[in-house]
Amino acid sequence: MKNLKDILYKVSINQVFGDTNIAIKSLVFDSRKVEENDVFIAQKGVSVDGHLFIDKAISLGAIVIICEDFPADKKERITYIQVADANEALAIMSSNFYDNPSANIQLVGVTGTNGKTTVASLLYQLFKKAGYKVGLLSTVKVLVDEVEFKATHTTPDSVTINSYLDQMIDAGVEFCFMEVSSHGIHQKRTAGLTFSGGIFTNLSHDHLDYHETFVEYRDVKKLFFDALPKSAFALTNIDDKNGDFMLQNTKAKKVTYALKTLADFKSKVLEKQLSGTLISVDNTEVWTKLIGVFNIYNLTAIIATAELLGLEKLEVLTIISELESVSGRFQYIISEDGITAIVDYAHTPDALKNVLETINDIRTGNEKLYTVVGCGGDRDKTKRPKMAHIASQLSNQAIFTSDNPRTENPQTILDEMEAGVSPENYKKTITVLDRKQAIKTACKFSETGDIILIAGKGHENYQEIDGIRTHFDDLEEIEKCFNQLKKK
Ligand SMILES: CC(=O)N[C@H]1[C@@H](OP(=O)(O)OP(=O)(O)OC[C@H]2O[C@@H](n3ccc(=O)[nH]c3=O)[C@H](O)[C@@H]2O)O[C@H](CO)[C@@H](O)[C@@H]1O[C@H](C)C(=O)N[C@@H](C)C(=O)N[C@H](CCC(=O)O)C(=O)O
Ligand SMILES: Nc1ncnc2c1ncn2[C@@H]1O[C@H](COP(=O)(O)OP(=O)(O)OP(=O)(O)O)[C@@H](O)[C@H]1O
Ligand SMILES: N[C@H](CCC[C@H](N)C(=O)O)C(=O)O
Ligand SMILES: [Mg+2]
Repeated sequence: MKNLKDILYKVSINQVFGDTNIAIKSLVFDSRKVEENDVFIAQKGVSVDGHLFIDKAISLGAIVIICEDFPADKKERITYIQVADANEALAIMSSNFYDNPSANIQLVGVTGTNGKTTVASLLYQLFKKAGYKVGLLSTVKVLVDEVEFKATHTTPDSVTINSYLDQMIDAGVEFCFMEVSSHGIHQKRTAGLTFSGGIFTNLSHDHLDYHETFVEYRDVKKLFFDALPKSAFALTNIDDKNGDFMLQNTKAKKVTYALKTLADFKSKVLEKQLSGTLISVDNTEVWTKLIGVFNIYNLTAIIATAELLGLEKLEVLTIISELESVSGRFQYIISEDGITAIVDYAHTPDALKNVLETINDIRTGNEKLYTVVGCGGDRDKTKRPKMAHIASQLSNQAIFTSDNPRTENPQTILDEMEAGVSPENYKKTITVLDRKQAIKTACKFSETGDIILIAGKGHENYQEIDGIRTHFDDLEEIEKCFNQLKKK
């Protein structure tokens, strides 16, 4: 049990009704999960207003209500606290509840449209190899040093974040790398955390369903850097159009990285192959297993971060060559007949373009490139025609298919994708609604030397149709197809 008064430290409170010097059990923002002696925080959500569940929470045992608007009828023996922003209050209370774990760990946040998981996961790998205990909060998984937990979000809610950080402190973790999504920033999931550093990867089109305009999306990302303390570093990709903008109002130490522009940390691509890339960092040649210029941006961010956190340059450059690509990010297998299949999580126009350009760069002869791709349902619809155009323009054959239609009609999503295909590319596209069949089709079309890109799902091991998730794994599916080819 904790004392409510201690947990309210630094929360911006408008009005209090009732006693604050009381013992409470835990912080809960979902009325369905409330138990005896809990604090219920009413959040104004995207689909429903948490204030509607205040009485339900009390009936289940909540003794404190944190809300933005007081209910008309207040119950006796219940403490009601009116705050300016319930999301922010929840985040600050979560930090207090767990004794501010972020202040006792070197916490680095990674934000940007693409590359967050890659950068955070590679930093985890690098610091592990350097001998430290490390934490990771990512889209793919959560790691408390070597103990793995399932990830539910890219950036979890503030109670979950602080609870993991608390476990990391108990496990002796010194560095934690976390992804900071735009939803996370907007919903104040990371408010009140003490960051040692922030990294900006890049900004391009995504989530224009949630954020109304690109400018709003960009400004939300910037808020993360605005909030960094003076003691932190703010590392930005200065080659990106918005790299400079992100750091405009930060109090943190500004540091830049780039491949093209003059920057504090700079790398150069020397040689590209399917097995890896040769780069030059400060006149030292380094071989990396990672593929694609975009990944060299990620690596440069990692090298800079490691140095900013005190690691020796030589040690960092040695470890770089040992880093493995992250699951579902440019993961490839080659069939016995010499067909290459690449599974990649490219689910934005920019990521898809980068991956296809990378493949086209590495291609040597007349081999054909088949791209299997879909777009998520109940997500940014304006990505659909753009991604279809890119896939058809940059491949020999694009096979449009389903990628988590969620509650939408899968055919409607495909129609919206097809609308983006230019007439000269019509002949290069087909649609196969069922993803399994689409992968099979790509496999049937392919001959020795050809390349199949399966984009959009990466590490995901499910397909969500009509709101129901069933097991589905792109890598497993293509392996099955390759095995069948073997039998023939
Ligand atoms: C769109 C979005 O971000 N939604 C998040 C949001 O839910 P919401 O606002 O829809 O919640 P709501 O259903 O309106 O409910 C409002 C409040 O009432 C409460 N409630 C609701 C019902 C009830 O019976 N009792 C009750 O108390 C809810 O707990 C909530 O506090 O707040 C919830 C609690 O924190 C999140 O779990 C939920 O994430 C949903 C599941 C989600 O899919 N989010 C995705 C879009 C997301 O956040 N993605 C980003 C990554 C994006 C990227 O790729 O960059 C991420 O960080 O994961
Ligand atoms: N620096 C980068 N610039 C552009 N594209 C990238 C970059 N890094 C990775 N990608 C592409 O974006 C895809 C997703 O990468 P990653 O999972 O690292 O991004 P993310 O920002 O974590 O995505 P999410 O928003 O879903 O969490 C990769 O599979 C690759 O195609
Ligand atoms: N973090 C992204 C993941 C998209 C992955 C794609 N497979 C889809 O389901 O749309 C989102 O929630 O928008
Ligand atoms: Mg991610």
